[in-house]
Amino acid sequence: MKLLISWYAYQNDFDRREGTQLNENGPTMQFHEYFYEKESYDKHILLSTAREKDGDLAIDLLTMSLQRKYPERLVEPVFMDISDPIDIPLIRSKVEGLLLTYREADIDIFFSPGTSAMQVSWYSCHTSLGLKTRLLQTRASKFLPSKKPELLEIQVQSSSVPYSAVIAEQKQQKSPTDTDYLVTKTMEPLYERARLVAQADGVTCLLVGESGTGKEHIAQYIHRQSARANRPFIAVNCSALNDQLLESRLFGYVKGAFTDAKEDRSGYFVDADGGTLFLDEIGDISPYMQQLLLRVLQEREISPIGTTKSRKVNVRILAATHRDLESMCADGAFRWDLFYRLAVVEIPLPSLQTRGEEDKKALLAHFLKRARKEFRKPDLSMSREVQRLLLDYSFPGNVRELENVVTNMAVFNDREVTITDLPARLIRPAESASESLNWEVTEKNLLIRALQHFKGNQRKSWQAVGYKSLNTFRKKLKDYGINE
Ligand SMILES: Nc1ncnc2c1ncn2[C@@H]1O[C@H](COP(=O)(O)OP(=O)(O)OP(=O)(O)O)[C@@H](O)[C@H]1O
Repeated sequence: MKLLISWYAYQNDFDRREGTQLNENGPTMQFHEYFYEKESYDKHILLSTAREKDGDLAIDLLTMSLQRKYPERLVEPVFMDISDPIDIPLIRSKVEGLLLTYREADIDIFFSPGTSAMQVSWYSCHTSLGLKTRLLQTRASKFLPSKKPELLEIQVQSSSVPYSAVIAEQKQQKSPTDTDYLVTKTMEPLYERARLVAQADGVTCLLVGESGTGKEHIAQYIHRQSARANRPFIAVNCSALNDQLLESRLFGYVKGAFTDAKEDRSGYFVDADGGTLFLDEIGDISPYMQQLLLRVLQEREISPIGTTKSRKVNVRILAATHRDLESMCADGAFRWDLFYRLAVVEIPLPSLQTRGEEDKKALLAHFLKRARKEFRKPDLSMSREVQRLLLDYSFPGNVRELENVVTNMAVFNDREVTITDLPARLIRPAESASESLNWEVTEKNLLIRALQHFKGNQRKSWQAVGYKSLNTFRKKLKDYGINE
């Protein structure tokens, strides 16, 4: 996964002379216009400190404008609970936690927006965490004869802080080892089912469950238990790519197939030949992609883009989704024929909350043991209160969230972790949980915040939000049931 992370530019992304208006020539919009597509990002995480009195209208406005202009791009606004934008230790601790949750990804940090304390924090994370980060800045178009902005990577030496080495080593252990699979009592039947699937070579399987329940984990387990274990396992997040990118990544292309196709490139189906291809978030693919995948599943052959020549592939497909594909089929949003091909066998994964306290306890102990070893912190432990609090916490992000909580503990503590060492969102979940919003929620929030900001003045709110007409704005209010 390739990520772009940046703060929004409080001054330069907006014109704040009359309320908050978007500046199309601001650094964030310009980055998207000139560099985003070229760099093939899977997602842009846009950070804000939500310090405006009435919530952060600005980040909603910016997110919505990006989503409207580039509907295929994934832009996720993330609110960081930072009360003082020049407090370097505070900012560093927050962004460090965020970067560590994406430690497997290639992370480009757009360095230019943000306060100097934010830039210092980026620099220090880049040099000490040992993650695959790049610091990027732009040179504004007005300084260049081409009148187009330029993207520059900031070259810095990595530091030799000891724990950066620990994390770098941890990153190399990409594929899980046998000791990474914790099979609790509740999960035994599920692993047994997965083992049977593994033995039935070539059978397609659909893994269904909420995000973070372990769908990819089980997919890797199936692969490792199967006769294909020595061949590649390739995972693709289908929801992060638009049709064009997904098609070219899956099927490859020949030179000249489109403007940027400078040479032949094989796709994942060929790269995974003899192995397993894991298609995550399969419920999010378009009808066009559904039709292409159906053909591969039926014919077991693919054609790279730009040629009619096809070649046979021997790949086991495992797919996963958090959606209810059957009702999507009933609604006409997903093809029944593809559903039946994918769900030859189905494995449902339970949410962590429904797995009960014993499983949570076992997972906590498992991840703690692993963290002690990986981070070389043999005395790391948690107090009784911390354990109780974690057992009572609902973990909406399932196993992944629990794992991240333990990693977070291991990064910041050497010995017993007490309540005050825990991230605030665990203690006050509702208040400071970072929001990941979908399009409708973003749009609705933006409308509400605009109205609050302009004290109910619809004309000013409409202008700030940027719909074509006041009528469209009013219709949206009606659609979302927003009452003045
Ligand atoms: N039984 C388990 N033992 C050890 N680790 C586990 C187990 N189940 C899940 N995990 C860990 O939990 C994290 C989340 O799992 P995974 O990525 O497989 O979830 P997912 O359902 O595919 O999530 P998403 O839908 O968001 O892609 C991973 O780091 C995985 O290694």
